[in-house]
Amino acid sequence: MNTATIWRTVLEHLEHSPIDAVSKTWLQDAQLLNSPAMGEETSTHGQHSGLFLLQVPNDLACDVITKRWQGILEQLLSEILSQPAQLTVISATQAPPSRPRSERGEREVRHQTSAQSAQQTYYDSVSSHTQRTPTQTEFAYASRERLDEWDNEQRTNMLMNNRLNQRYTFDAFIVGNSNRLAHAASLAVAEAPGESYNPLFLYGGVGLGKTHLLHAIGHQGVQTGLAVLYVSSEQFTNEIVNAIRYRTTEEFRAKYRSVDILLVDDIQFIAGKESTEEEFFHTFNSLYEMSKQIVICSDRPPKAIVSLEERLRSRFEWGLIADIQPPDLETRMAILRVKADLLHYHVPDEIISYIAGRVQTNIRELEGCLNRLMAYQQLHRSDLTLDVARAAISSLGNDNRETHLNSQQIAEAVAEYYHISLEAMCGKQRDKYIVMPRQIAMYLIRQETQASLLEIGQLFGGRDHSTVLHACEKIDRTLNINPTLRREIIDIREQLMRS
Ligand SMILES: Nc1ncnc2c1ncn2[C@@H]1O[C@H](COP(=O)(O)OP(=O)(O)OP(=O)(O)O)[C@@H](O)[C@H]1O
Repeated sequence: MNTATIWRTVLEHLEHSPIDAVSKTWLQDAQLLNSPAMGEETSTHGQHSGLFLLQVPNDLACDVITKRWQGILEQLLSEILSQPAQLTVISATQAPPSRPRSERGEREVRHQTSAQSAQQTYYDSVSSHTQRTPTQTEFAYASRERLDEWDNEQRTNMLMNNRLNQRYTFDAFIVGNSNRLAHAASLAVAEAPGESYNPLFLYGGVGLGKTHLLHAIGHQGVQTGLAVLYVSSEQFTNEIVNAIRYRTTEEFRAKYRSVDILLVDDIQFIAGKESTEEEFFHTFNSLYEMSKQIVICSDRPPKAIVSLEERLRSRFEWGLIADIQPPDLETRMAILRVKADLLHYHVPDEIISYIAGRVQTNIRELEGCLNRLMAYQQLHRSDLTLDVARAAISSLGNDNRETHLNSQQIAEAVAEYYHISLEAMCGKQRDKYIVMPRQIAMYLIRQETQASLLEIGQLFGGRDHSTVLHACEKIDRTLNINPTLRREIIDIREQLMRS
């Protein structure tokens, strides 16, 4: 059997293996050669030496095939040839080998290029594969032995200890305009890791659901049998510090490069930590090159993470960046309702609405209020009334911000944002540059206050309730398809929260 036939047979066997699409293409383009060190292809008895070279298209293919497939390929070769086989994977982009004369009739003529000295260097480098200076990509990988160890032992432990919060699922996540994009992107990533948005970068303020979405992606990955690793950047930093200290960077790399989905929380904290950034850079590259999914969370967009290395920042921007903004009143009420139901705690609508009106920017705090209310009510054994809710929340002192926005404040903020006069916005003028801000103001008032359609109409020149309803619905629809409008509304809301 010549090498071309042997390789075809190997590929046929691999047809039945769960092989990823990229590796498959590389293997189909690969070329099996006899190791030149052994001279002719077969001995006089038609026996192979058992030593082969597999030439793959590029350095990356070389790394991945070596790490993932070399063992399997050697096993297949041994079975096909009924003798032990040893394989060295080489990259076609490194100094290419010249083939023994006897083989030159086969597929390859394109690689017969090197001068003798180059060939010698090449063969030397192949035979001392593990001793030569590693390339950048190779450096980023852990050694094959280490990865195998991980595959066999610690990887299982790591996955078993993967502490994903059971409550943080997609089902328990309430979607509103403020987090719609982040939620949709997370869902897409969970359904097809490594295929849609890679990396996915989620950012937003404190307590707005970033970790919740990370865990939700993780749960789905685990359910489909993938290796998921959730880690805070603090944990990543500690691990790398310890790895350097105890000389266990090989294990560290093996661990991080063996995952299918890497979820990293609070990435902003690695900025300025040189070794951590360096290591994360290599981890990122390795996983990305293997089409493994990376999801990163931060309290700010990549551009705003000062002192983050440029090469990392640009990588964070390769995929999709999705923001999570403070939720509007309706979403806050929906979240409270769901949380109360989960606690089997019956809370009347007016109290839900009261709490949602007081805590506007942090869902963790919103949940905290609900818990406080429950504890307070149980302690005082009282009925759940609005007065009790007021007392519960103010008695615990954490919420003395009378944050109720009123219609007037919102109208003023919108007029100011669009540089138009409040009078014009509330008047009869029908110019486009006035009509749009007016509709936005109506929408925001409807979202953030208890004002009725009629009251809003009165504020805007005595318009009737159907006009207000139409405006609110129009803005609601447009928000989902117009990112500029979405951004503008978020800006206005942020200004209102700040003032
Ligand atoms: N849209 C949502 N639906 C339901 N619960 C939510 C939603 N957003 C946030 N939460 C809840 O709010 C709490 C805080 O969320 P989470 O820890 O994910 O916030 P975070 O953005 O990661 O905050 P931090 O920046 O402090 O890490 C969690 O209990 C989470 O379940």
